[in-house]
Amino acid sequence: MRYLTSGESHGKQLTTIIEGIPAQMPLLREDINASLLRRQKGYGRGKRMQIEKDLVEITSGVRHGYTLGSPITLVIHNDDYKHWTDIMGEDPLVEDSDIRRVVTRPRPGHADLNGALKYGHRDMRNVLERSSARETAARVAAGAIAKTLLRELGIEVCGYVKEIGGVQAREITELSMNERQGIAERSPVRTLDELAAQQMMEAIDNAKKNGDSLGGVTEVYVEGMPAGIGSYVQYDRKLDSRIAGAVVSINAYKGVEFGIGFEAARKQGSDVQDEIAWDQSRGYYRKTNRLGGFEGGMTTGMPIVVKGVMKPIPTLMKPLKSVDIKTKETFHASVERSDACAVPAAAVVMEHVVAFELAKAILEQFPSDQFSTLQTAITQYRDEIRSF
Ligand SMILES: Cc1cc2nc3c(=O)[nH]c(=O)nc-3n(C[C@H](O)[C@H](O)[C@H](O)COP(=O)(O)O)c2cc1C
Ligand SMILES: C=C(O[C@@H]1CC(C(=O)O)=C[C@@H](OP(=O)(O)O)[C@H]1O)C(=O)O
Repeated sequence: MRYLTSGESHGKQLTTIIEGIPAQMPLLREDINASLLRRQKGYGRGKRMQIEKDLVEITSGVRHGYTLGSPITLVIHNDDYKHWTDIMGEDPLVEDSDIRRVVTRPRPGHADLNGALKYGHRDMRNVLERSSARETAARVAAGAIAKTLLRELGIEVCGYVKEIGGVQAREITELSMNERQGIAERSPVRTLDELAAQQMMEAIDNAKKNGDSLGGVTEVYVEGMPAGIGSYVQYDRKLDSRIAGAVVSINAYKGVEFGIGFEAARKQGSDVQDEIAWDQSRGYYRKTNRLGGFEGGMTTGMPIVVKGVMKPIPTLMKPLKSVDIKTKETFHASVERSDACAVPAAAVVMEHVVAFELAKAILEQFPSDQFSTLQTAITQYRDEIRSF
């Protein structure tokens, strides 16, 4: 299974083409729209999210609520495009007028300068339009299909916020998947700790007041993955490494941890490895889950627990110094609009990119031209490993 996205932030639309989804899997537009709506929410977002109402149009690969096995094309229209038609149109300009609002002032922390140097763009709008995290809407659409597939196989994935601007959510372990999903959904900052939520919002308000921005930590929790998905036999088949790559590919993500993560560096082996146990109904299981559901690039059958760190948003109302690529003069950047904090939205993005990697690994491991064949194969595999 693979997918590509296309589209500029203020262009006409975002497009996702996803290939490799089994035929005859139930798929509803509403499921994708629910994911898109969740990505748009979250305290700290800027004015753009009030303009957009992300809704998907499925233009291929699905008929009467079922997949065909052919490539699925998903389109999300940018409502903001109507304000940008002059600037984003494809026709050649008659003359080089200021209608293009040429961008010559790169923002520290964004893709502007490196993209300009690489592609030779003297108007950095040509960079920022595609490097924008607007593209994550297209990735969430692909991930929503992966989530549908996983759900049909009894696998649930939930993303939420662990930390914003140094305010940490308490560790809340005794929650069912349903409770996690419900609490995260109701929280304005998508955290499971309702007390910390208030402090996180205050931290965002303060940063915003100072013209600054905040990052944080998001976590994705997965239940229902059978043991042995992924592989140890080749570096590029290790599922934890694929997940790590997918998480760091999200705009502004800088790191990943599985289970206790970096804490493992400060502990003894006996406090890190998870002891193996067995009982008739569960088969093999671990008494603890410090490694977050992975050993040897494969799932252990325990819940997958993966964290990602998002840096603060680069576009700042508080000016940072940069250099104009036309005049070479130092300037203090000033901008019109931006998110102050997008960590809650990013938790939804992370949930969807992780779901995609899990679904992809399952489809590589089991026969999957037809969805019912996949379901039968997974059920049989679960029985086999339970009685192994
Ligand atoms: C959901 C989401 C929303 C974002 N919103 C903004 C924003 O409004 N302004 C901004 O400058 N960066 C925003 N970013 C971050 C930039 O897209 C990102 O920093 C940029 O693409 C550079 O990539 P890098 O930080 O991974 O190096 C957002 C990221 C995410 C995931
Ligand atoms: C549009 C989205 O996020 C955008 C990501 C983004 C960036 O630079 O990454 C910059 C902002 O866009 P604009 O410059 O139009 O205000 C965000 O709103 C979205 O998440 O759908």
